[in-house]
Amino acid sequence: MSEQFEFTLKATDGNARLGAIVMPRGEIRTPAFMPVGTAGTVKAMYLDQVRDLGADIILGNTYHLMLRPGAERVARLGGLHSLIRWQYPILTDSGGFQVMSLAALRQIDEKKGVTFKSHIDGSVHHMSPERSIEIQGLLGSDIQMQLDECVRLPAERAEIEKSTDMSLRWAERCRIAFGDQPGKAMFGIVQGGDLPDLRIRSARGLADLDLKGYAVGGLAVGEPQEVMLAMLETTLPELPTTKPRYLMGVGTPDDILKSVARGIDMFDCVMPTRAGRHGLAFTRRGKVNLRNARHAEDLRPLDEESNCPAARDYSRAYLHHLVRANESLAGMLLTWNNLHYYQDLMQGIRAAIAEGRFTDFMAETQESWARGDI
Ligand SMILES: CNc1nc2cc3c(=O)[nH]c(N)nc3c(CC[C@H]3O[C@@H](OC)[C@H](OC)[C@@H]3OC)c2[nH]1
Repeated sequence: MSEQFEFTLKATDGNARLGAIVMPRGEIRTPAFMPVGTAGTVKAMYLDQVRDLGADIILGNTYHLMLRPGAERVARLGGLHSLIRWQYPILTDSGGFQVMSLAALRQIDEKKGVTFKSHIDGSVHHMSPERSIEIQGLLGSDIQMQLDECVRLPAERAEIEKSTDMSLRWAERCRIAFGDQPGKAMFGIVQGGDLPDLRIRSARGLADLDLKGYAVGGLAVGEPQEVMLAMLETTLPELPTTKPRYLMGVGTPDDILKSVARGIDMFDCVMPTRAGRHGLAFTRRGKVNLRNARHAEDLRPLDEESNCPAARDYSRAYLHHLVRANESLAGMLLTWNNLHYYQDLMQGIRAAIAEGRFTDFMAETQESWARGDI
């Protein structure tokens, strides 16, 4: 394995960027969509399929994996890559976000970090910035995220400021704990809520740490899309153009297009996988809710022109039946369709930027959704 982590900017089209991250375990073509593999699996998919759809990297979730099967156990079993049989890069979140959204009894102390009770068995856990980096190392993660606090919006300025400054100090502690691991990376996470001056303070503070990559956090937590986009326009100019930018938890296809247009390189979202398990299909002509009775006798496939068998070879009538019957195959086929749609969109975005026609691509894609489900 080579000892490198190298981001190359290959082309720009306005603020949209075409790039690649070369790591020992493989290359990540950007803009990239990273399927969420929370508990060591991209739900309802075989990882060979996920790879075949064009995913260069998947996500693992520190919070879930530290609780079950346990970080030390994963290390004893040879690390996450060999356990789940994914040989390419894995990015793991630090766990802070899930602690705040899933765990019971949560306390935050700047020195000690977060103390919480497992939502699985009620056991008490402590996660400091240093422990989060240690856990991500035990998992074998290639791109590790700093421990941070993601403030839920709306929030008072004082709360956002206190939390943002603490996350900045935690970034420094994570950088020290991560040390120098050639071929791996630790990303900082910009916070600052919906306050431009705090976003700038956070981004500049992280840029001073000269990290290998920067995530924009604290967004996609229920704020309107225009607030999210405004925070990108405030934050991104403060980050180095030579490092990848990762917008956490985003998003819908429309979110992704508009965020690429503002300079984001990496995305993760449960949308395609979670929606697939709930009967929702993403297509070139917009979203199709297969639970709806109007599909009961519609023999058309989701998209006769798609090269994904789940979109091309199965009738909506059959998908509707599977969804209504709550059959496992419903989630399998619709997750397959949705991840194919997302990776196909990313491939289209990358090609459009390479050819200097991203604005047209974005408009054409949005128009095709608007035509709706004929
Ligand atoms: C949905 N909206 C959304 N906004 C977010 C903001 C933050 C943030 O400020 N800090 C951190 N640390 N994480 C965030 C996250 C979680 C992403 C993870 O959540 C997991 O998906 C559910 C996945 O874990 C495999 C992913 O890993 C990076 C966010 N998600």
